[in-house]
Order: sequence, then C-alpha cells, then structure tokens
Amino acid sequence: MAHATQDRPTACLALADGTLFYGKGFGATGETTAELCFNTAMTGYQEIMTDPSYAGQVVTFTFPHIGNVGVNPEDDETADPVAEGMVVKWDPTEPSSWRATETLGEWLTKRGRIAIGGVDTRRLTRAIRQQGAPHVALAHDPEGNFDTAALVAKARGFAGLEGMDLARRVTCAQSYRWDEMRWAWPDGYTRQTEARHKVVAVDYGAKRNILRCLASVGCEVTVLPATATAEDVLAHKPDGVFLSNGPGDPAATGAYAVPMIQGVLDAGLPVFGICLGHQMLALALGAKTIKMNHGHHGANHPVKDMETGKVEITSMNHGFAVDSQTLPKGIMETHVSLFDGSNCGIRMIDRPVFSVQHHPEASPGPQDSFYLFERFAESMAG
Ligand SMILES: NC(=O)CC[C@H](N)C(=O)O
Repeated sequence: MAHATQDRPTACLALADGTLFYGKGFGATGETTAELCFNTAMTGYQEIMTDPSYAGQVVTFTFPHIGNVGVNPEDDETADPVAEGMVVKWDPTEPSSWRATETLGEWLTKRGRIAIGGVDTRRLTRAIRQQGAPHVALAHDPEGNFDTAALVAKARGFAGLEGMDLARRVTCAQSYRWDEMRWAWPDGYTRQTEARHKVVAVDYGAKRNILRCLASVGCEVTVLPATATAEDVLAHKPDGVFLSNGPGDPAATGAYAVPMIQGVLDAGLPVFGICLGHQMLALALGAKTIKMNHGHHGANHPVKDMETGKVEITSMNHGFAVDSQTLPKGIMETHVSLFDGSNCGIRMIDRPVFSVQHHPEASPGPQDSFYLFERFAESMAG
C-alpha cells in the first residue's frame, strides 16, 4: 500500500475538452487556469518562465530535461515568473550547474507557480497542434485529491487570451531609468558602453535583456508604463521610441497603445518594436492582427530577412500575428517565418520605423538578429 500511496499522482492537468493528464506536482500547490502552449527550446526554461509575455499561459516544454541546471538570480527576465505554470516530461533532477542557487521546484514554490512532471508531453503537444491552444486548469495537491469535473469546468470557464489586455497587469508601476550598462550577452558581446541616444521604452512586459541590448548599442533608456500617452513619451524628448514585447491580445492593448504610437509617429521619431510592440506598431499603421492556431514558442525558428535573403535562427514567443494581407501601402514586409510564412517584420518604406515578431535579444542564432538593435541606434545617429 505504501507503494501505491507513493505513486499516487499529485498533479492534474485538465483540458477544456475533458482530457486529463496526471503527474507529479512540484512548485506551489493549488490551482490555476490558463491557455496552454508548447515551447520547443532546449535551454532557457528560467527565461521562459520569467518572460512577461507568458502571462495567462501554462507552458508545456517539449524538451524532456527541464530543471536540471537549477535556477539563479541572473537569468530572470523580470522579477517574478509570469507564466502561470509548467508541464514537463521528467521530474527535475538535482541541479548540476555552478550557477544554480536553487532548485526549480524551490524557486517555483516561492513564486507561487505550479508545475506537473511525468506528463506525456509528446501526446500533449500533438493535441495542442491539432486542436489549437487549449484552455486548461492545472492543480497540485500533495494528497492527490482532485475534483476532475470541477477542473474541467474551470478550464472551460477560462475566458481565453483573445480580447485580454494583460500588458496593464505586468507593466512597471512607475517610470524608471534602465541603468544597467552590463553586457547583453554572456560572452561580453557589446558595441557601445557610452549612452548616445535618448530612448523611451514603453513597457508592455519588457524582458530585461531587451533593455540591456538597447543599452549595449548606446541607448540611455527611460522605461515608461504601458498606459503612457504620446505626450508622456514626448515630454522626455527622446531620439527614438521602443515598443516592448508583452502578453495578451495586441488588439486589446492597442486600444490605448495605438493612439500613443500614432502620436509618436506624427512627431516623426524613429520607432522600433519587438513582438507585442511589433503587433501594435502594425495596428497603429493600419494593419490587423489575428490569433494563431498554436503560435510560435521556441528557440529554433528560422526567419528570412526579405531584403538581404539571409536566414536568422530566432527565438519566438507569440500566439497572435500580424496579417500581412492587411499591410497598407507604404509598409513593407521585411521578415517572414520559414515555418509557416507568417509575418515576422515590417518597416515604413521612407522612415526609420520598423519592428519584428521574433526576439533579437534572445540568442539561439546566437547573434543573428542583433543587427536590429544596431539599426535602431543608427537611425537615431543623424
Ligand atoms: N512575446 C510577445 O510579445 C507576445 C505578443 C503577444 N502577446 C502574442 O502572444 O502574440
């Protein structure tokens, strides 16, 4: 009997269609509801869990060995994990890295995030690919008591990310100066340590490494909350404006971001956007965004630069996309996903206003996309 008790599942993942996955819980106990996505990256689970763009989502990791290098204070993309929970194949082993200060489980527990191990993540990923990102409830109970009908009902009750403005939830409370002039890359890759360009970065859920990358190409960065107006931005007399990544539906956040962006465009400033920032720049220029079936989440996504013909290996994390069919005249499609042909970049033909769907601050390439930061800095040099 002791054996049976030990094997009793302590976590349950319920999909809205009634499918149940059982496993071993780690991290916090309790319940959460979210949209479920899968991420194919082999490294960077800590950066993924702390990427604010994952708010409202539970992440299934397709790579089986998650947690095996522990967690450390340097790799956070923001102060807290913002993904709602994680689903993994194997239970994490003891960390084997000199950088580890905690186990993944301890770290998740402190931050109130639930994880389930021992799940057939291949089966789950196939289900996500076939049906689209499902709504789920994830529960962790050390006693293994689950009211599965109630969990399925909670999964069904989750409103979904469409129409959700989550940027307001994860943005900074107040403006601040990004003063970390430290290397954006572990190998010390940097271009510029002296600030030459005044940049306002509007924070819809910005990853720290984006701000580091801006600093490393010579930007003095002032970060403003998501709800900043064009007047708030222009009051800083910036040389250029950066629009960050972030969670939720671009159309919902666009309700207040688009007027701000249009005001900045009217002022004639260079603009650079990443991910949610890209989607909202597209909205401000008159294009539309759509919800994807299961999105792009991983660190091996090939993106073609249509102007040079070069392919960049990129990091991706998005569930919405710019509909390239809706790009108005004067806006060119600069980048395209080689996985499915979806839009990955735009620019105004006659002005230094551009944005990309992928994450040039992340480093699978490892530096394939860094030129975008340099392009932004050059556009402010005149
Ligand atoms: N990483 C991001 O900025 C994500 C943008 C948007 N929330 C999406 O899922 O498409």
